[in-house]
Amino acid sequence: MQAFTVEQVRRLERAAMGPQDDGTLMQRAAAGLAAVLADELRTRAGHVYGTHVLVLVGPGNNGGDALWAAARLARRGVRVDAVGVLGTPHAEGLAALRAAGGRVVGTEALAALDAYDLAVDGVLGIGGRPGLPDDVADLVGRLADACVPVVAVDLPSGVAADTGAVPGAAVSAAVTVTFGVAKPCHLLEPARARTGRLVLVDIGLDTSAEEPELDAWDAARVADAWPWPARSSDKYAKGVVGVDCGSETYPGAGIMATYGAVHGGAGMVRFVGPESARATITANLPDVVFAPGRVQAHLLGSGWGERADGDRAVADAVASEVPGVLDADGIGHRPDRLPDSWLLTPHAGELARLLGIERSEVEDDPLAAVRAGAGRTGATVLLKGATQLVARPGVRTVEVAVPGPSWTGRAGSGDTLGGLCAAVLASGRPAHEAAVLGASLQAQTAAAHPGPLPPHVLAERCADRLGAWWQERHP
Ligand SMILES: NC(=O)C1=CN([C@@H]2O[C@H](COP(=O)(O)OP(=O)(O)OC[C@H]3O[C@@H](n4cnc5c(N)ncnc54)[C@H](O)[C@@H]3O)[C@@H](O)[C@H]2O)[C@@H](O)CC1
Ligand SMILES: Nc1ncnc2c1ncn2[C@@H]1O[C@H](COP(=O)(O)OP(=O)(O)O)[C@@H](O)[C@H]1O
Ligand SMILES: [K+]
Repeated sequence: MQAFTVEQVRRLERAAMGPQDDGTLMQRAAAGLAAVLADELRTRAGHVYGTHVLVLVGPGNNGGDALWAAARLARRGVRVDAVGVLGTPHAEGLAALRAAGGRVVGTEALAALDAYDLAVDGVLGIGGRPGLPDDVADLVGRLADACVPVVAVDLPSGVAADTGAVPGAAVSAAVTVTFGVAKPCHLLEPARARTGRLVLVDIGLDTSAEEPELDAWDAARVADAWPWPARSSDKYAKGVVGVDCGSETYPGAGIMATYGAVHGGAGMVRFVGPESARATITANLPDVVFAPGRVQAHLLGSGWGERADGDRAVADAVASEVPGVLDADGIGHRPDRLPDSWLLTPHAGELARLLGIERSEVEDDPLAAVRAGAGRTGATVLLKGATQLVARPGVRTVEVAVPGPSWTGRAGSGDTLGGLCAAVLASGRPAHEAAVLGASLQAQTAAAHPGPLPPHVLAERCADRLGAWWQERHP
């Protein structure tokens, strides 16, 4: 799924509308929205006729969509109450709802909120500034307390459409019905969690001339794109990963990075990290070799801590003209510029350090931060976290890995993720694909095996997951 910014959506809508807005797009949006609302009522209440719906109507076209859709429901026998908030509602939409038998009421005249089967959030759309005034936030909070499910029109009001930030009060929707194309807030946390199920209504926008802001992968695409070995491929065709991770202080990082590379399908893993990790690796992964030799992708940096020769270790690996993954403490030892065949895998704190900004700035606008990371270093950058973003230097579109459960966020998960990415990189895939595939595999595996699994066990499950996909593809 691709997402486009507000500026892009406005351009797309203008192109679809022509010189004069004759309301066609709004009618398409309202028709699609009404169909979803009717489906929701049927699923939740068992029927459409006679149900009771509350519509929150803001001052813009988002409220207009909600009013026109509500008028369609009213004509089907739904009892509709509409409350205007933040200003004067869309005049034609209001007239249409009244003509269809809907009521327009003040907040003081509302029925007990738990009498409503559904609420429609038509407060703010792509014209909204993040946050909600107190009175609207209060009404939204009371609807949540009364367990009334909310269907958001275009986006949950209060979230920042382009960044996914939620700096103040915002709606939490069970379903969001969006028009034409998805917006970044539908794909980026924390707004994504407030979007609920996303339904895309086609209103006839032609996106072919716009480069998407985001390109989000799904499970089927990950399985299709995985570097499956050919019948004839030997260990070198699958690829050799050289792991220089861990330290005397953090031997576990070297072990977990190695687990990731092995279970991500590397043809061979050479471990050149600290002595203290080797006995455990041999005991658990006897296929790992310790002799230096040919490597097709490097993996460096996880668990290094303070490393006196870190600059030299990274410089030597880069000079070998083999691609690599540079993680955690290793990122601080990077040269000024890296080739885009190298993948940096920072979390928000590490990316903030790289950019010389506060962690909160990365968290407030992760999209801008991950792009800046790629621009600054020349490398491909995977920003880890609840949403995993991949940016390439000189490429506008940021890729989004398949998201997973938050169980994954624990010490060591990043080390195994580095190993998974390095395994894909060693097979000859470009760094951005290695990042998306590794991160998506880890997330999807965690989703299929919920629970607080230690990262090395989750790595083993990743191999099972690849096996299951393989069997589906070779029945
Ligand atoms: N432009 C088009 O062709 C289409 C637009 N559509 C709908 O129109 C929406 C965009 O409509 P608008 O551009 O009118 O924008 P909105 O409906 O999002 O709201 C804009 C209005 O809200 C006010 N406002 C914004 N943030 C506020 C805040 N935090 N507190 C108080 N007031 C605030 C603004 O001053 C402005 O009056 C889309 O999200 C979509 O729902 C759809 O009908 C499809 C077609
Ligand atoms: N809320 C979350 N939901 C899903 N995955 C998460 C979440 N938080 C972190 N992760 C994932 O967990 C891993 C943590 O990596 P990192 O922070 O580098 O940990 P460490 O350095 O201790 O291994 C990354 O793969 C990250 O994307
Ligand atoms: K809305």
